[in-house]
Amino acid sequence: MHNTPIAVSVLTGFLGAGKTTLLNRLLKDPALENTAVIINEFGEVSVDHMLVEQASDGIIQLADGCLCCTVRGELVDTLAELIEKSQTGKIQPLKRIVVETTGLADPVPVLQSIMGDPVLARMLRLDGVICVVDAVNGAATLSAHEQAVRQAAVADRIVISKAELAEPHEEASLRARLSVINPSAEVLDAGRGEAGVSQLFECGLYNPQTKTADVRRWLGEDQAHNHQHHDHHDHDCEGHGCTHHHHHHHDERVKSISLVHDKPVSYSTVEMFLDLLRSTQGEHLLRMKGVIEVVEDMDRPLVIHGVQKLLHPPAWLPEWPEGPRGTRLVLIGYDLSEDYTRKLFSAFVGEPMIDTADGAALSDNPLAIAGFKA
Ligand SMILES: Nc1nc2c(ncn2[C@@H]2O[C@H](COP(=O)(O)OP(=O)(O)OP(=O)(O)O)[C@@H](O)[C@H]2O)c(=O)[nH]1
Repeated sequence: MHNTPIAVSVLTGFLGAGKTTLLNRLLKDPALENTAVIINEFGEVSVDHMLVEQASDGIIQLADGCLCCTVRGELVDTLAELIEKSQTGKIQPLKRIVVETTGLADPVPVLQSIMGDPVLARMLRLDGVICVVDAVNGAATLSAHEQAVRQAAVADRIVISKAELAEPHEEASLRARLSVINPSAEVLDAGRGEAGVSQLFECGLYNPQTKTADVRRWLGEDQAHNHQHHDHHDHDCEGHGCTHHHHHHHDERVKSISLVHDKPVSYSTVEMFLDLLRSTQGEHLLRMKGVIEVVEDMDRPLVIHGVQKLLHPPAWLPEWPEGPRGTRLVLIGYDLSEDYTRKLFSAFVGEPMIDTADGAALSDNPLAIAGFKA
């Protein structure tokens, strides 16, 4: 039996941001048939209004034909149960699962559940993370809650809700702030009809419909390029009572680092670099994605996708897409040491910076890195 992996989208966003409203609208699109929704409820959050009645197996058929269930134990168990039922014909065959996290949740453990389980990793492919940010309360929420910043930081797409209720300058300054927290995410306005199925889904690397991979889009390189001249505190809020003395403590702890090297590297170099990076900075790595040109197989890119210390089993794309080759990694971190990470990368790819040991010395003794602060 050929099992095409089921696409998984994670829908996150703070309490009341508008996740369920967005999802209800999306589920009306026929393109989302054969989708199951998992609502990741925790005790303190009221049961979602979608769950009007409780079925014995916890799976509810919604009016539009989609399935809905809540996480009763571990998310991994709920995912495994859904896959099993889909494969054995107990429920309709699933093409997609949307996991709606609770507003208070850190999305990183949710991503770990999807990517980290060796069996699930073969059955599922993480399509993308969608984060809803409320235009009215978003800025205050980002300032008050670390989880809200982490939710925006790991997203592939950010959806602004309630923009029609916000002053235009509020939305503009929120957008400027989001582009610093997450320079590579595409930001879409739900009210302007920008947040439809085609914009929010299939943001993964490989699109099974077109059978092509779009590395630039996956890595958000166009977005990041557009934002690179933004200065952290210099967003346009003059004349609106903004003092420029923002206390964006949580924002400042998020960092998106892009590592580029234009020559192929050996597989063992890649392994050692990733091992060291994960063992020293793993706690601080929210998400890592990228492609690598490996000396041993230069016809295909090696795909790297990870969350914290966890790396999705390395995968190869069938061939290089158009455009530049080499290594392109995007790391999103929380309290990640940029200096250390860049030095480690330079040492391994053979471009040691001044006062930095080379890769061989580092693999013997990682503490040999100048300025080591892990
Ligand atoms: N005006 C306006 N209201 C919205 C919009 N999106 C959501 N809302 C309202 O905001 C409230 C919260 O929306 P939900 O979709 O329940 O938010 P949620 O993120 O699922 O909330 P939790 O599950 O509690 O975390 C509801 O009253 C919605 O009707 C929007 O774009 N514009």
